[in-house]
Amino acid sequence: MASQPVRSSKKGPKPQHQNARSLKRKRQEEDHADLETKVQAIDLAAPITNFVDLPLSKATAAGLADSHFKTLTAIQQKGIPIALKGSDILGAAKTGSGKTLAFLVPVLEKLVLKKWTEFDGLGALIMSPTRELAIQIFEVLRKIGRYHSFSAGLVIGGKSLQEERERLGRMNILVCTPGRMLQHLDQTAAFEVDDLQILVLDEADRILDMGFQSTVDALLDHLPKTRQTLLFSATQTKRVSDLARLNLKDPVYVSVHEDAIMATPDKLKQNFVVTSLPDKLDTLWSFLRANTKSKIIVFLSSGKQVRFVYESFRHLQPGIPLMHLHGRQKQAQRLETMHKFTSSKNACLFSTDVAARGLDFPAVDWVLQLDCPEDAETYIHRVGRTARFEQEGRAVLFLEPNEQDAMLKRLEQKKVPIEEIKVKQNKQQSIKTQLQNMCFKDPELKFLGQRAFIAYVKSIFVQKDKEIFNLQKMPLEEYAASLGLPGAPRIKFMKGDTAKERKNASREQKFLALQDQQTQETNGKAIRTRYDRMFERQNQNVLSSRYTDLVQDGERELQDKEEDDESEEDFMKPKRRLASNSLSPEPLPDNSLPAPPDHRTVKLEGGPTLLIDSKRREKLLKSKKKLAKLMGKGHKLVFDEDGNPQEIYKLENEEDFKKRGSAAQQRQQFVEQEAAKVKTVDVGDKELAKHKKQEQKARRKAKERAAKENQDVGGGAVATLGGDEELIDPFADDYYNANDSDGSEAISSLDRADTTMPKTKRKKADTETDIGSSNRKKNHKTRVSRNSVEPETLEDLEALAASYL
Ligand SMILES: Nc1ncnc2c1ncn2[C@@H]1O[C@H](COP(=O)(O)OP(=O)(O)OP(=O)(O)O)[C@@H](O)[C@H]1O
Repeated sequence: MASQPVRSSKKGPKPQHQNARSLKRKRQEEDHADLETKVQAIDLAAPITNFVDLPLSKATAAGLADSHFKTLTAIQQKGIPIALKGSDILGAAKTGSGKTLAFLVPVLEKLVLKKWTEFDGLGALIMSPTRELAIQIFEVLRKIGRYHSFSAGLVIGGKSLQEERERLGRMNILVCTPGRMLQHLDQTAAFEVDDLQILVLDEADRILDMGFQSTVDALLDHLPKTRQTLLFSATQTKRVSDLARLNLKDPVYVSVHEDAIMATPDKLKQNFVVTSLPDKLDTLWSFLRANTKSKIIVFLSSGKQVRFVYESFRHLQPGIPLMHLHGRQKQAQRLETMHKFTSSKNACLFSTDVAARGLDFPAVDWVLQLDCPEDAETYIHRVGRTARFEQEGRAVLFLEPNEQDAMLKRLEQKKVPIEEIKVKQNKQQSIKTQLQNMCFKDPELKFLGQRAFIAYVKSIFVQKDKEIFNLQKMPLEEYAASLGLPGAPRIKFMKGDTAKERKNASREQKFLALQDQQTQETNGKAIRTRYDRMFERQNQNVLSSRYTDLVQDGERELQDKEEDDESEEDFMKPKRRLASNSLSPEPLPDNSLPAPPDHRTVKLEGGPTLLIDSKRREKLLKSKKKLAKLMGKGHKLVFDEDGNPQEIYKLENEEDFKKRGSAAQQRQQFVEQEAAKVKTVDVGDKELAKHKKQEQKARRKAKERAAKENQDVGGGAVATLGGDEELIDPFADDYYNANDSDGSEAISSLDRADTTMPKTKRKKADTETDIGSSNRKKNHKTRVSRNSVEPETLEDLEALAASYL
């Protein structure tokens, strides 16, 4: 790019202060000219390793030094000099290798070289595919740009358009997400971008892919064609069609790891584990239980799955702090989660691909991909959240048996080294039953589970790579059961192409489509509900306010609950009615609506009045649990000997209490009195226990005598194995112990059965055991006596068997 000519002032004598000012300006201009010369003189063949050796403005150099950046990483060494010279760049380097500085330094320097001032408007635009990444880029920019006088801003949504609009005109550098930026370009009249000097696309391949296509194209239309453009990504696009869209001029392809034997960081250890869909959560659970002192990111394919796994695991408490992040959370919550996870030493973050690219969380130990990524590129970005900037890290990909072959093939093609590991079966814990119980008890969780299931099925359905993702082969019924659901929710599929288009449509498109739909509705084509028709017929003055309340309450709650819903929610959604519509927590005012003919109201004891307008609601009211929630809190009473209720605590008059002495004295007295009582009672108890013991002893002796007499009469079963005269008593405890694990299993299960039996049954079992044990003794003796007549022939054995009968 041509740089502006350096202006110099050649005028007559001036007052002193003006002299000082012009001297300063002169110095600045000299510095500037010097910088320009140095930049032009950069020898691209001689790599620069330290930032101090780069021809940079004093402000940038000071910002880098203050942020402790001293040596350049490989992509910075190659990319920054070329960018400083003004070329367009396609930058590619592995994840965590310092691409952010590779474009931020040239951005600042570009404006310096262009003598940009705070009054010159927008000079640089940096685009990121996600808000989180934009925030992170902005933070790095603030650090290294702290000595510059440029103004910089974030345009990512989450704030009111008006608020952003007011500040936009004053910004020199903007970090933005495409959708929001386009909104401003379309709607903010005073926003000028005609002088833009440099455009950066971080995660360029993502920004240029189909999801953002129309938005980015519209956005590029607003920007001037003569500008410098830098594209960076770990999985850089080289598609000519993409580059043509950007009007690049002789772009330089800067790739530092192109010849590397792998596309992922060297210190990243990568494994995959083959686990069937219904066992995934068990495996994840077992993993978390075994790694509670680690920092882990778990990637799932949709926000609904993230919510379900987060909520259900939170109930189960794996012993590691849990967090969750997905695109439909409120901005403040997303930011809070990011900061919390950044500063955590050990925590597990469940996330969608919103955290897959660019985010630089420090010291992440593990990246788990519970759901298979849509392609190898996404895999590379996800695992790149660990092993950043020469650190070590580990990644595990969970693969369904039918995803395994195709996915491994894709990874191999992209130079991703990955090895199989097996789950240790003895360490595997199952949470299926707990999930089933939880979903049974908690309809909210069940609902989340249903939506998670649907979202998962949908995510598989819309995938482009059908060799990896084959819905027909997925064990969906078992998967639904593993989430704790009583059955797989029914799903209605749309035609394939439409579904794909929907998936790839940008949010803005979806938003516009929604607006269109709403406009159509307001044009009289709205679908009328049963209630609409009913209220049209009825006395509207009376009913409408209540109806509006109900509908608004419902909508409000729906908005809160379904923050993470996508606009295509109706695509596959389980039917569910919000409780708030059926049970209003507010009591109805006295002058409220008279109920429609078949409606009743019920006044709850100590609680609100409820409108019962359908059979389903009537049924709901029969649920004690739900009613208990709505009714006023109970009051605890105790009943005296006459059966009259009394307050559980009655406070006596303080003066009367004090008359009896200090609190400490009274406590002492009370303790002594009670101790004396215990002593007296104890004597009686001991007498009683002694008496019982004597009785038991007498009974036992009588039994033993009877048993001895029986033995003399003979009888009982004896079996001899082989010639070793080994006696086996099927009742003897050591029979089980001496045998294999099945035997011990039998014992422990018997023990368990015994302890879980109701009291009466247990008593019976005890007596049975007693009988058994007396038999055992009996049999043992008999065996000894029979030993002498041990059967030697078949006839003997038959005779013996007959004697048992
Ligand atoms: N020259 C440097 N010296 C020291 N640390 C650096 C340097 N450059 C970058 N880093 C650090 O390396 C980490 C990764 O940098 P960065 O986020 O820019 O990577 P990236 O290549 O953009 O990764 P991704 O592809 O995931 O977006 C950051 O923590 C950053 O502070």
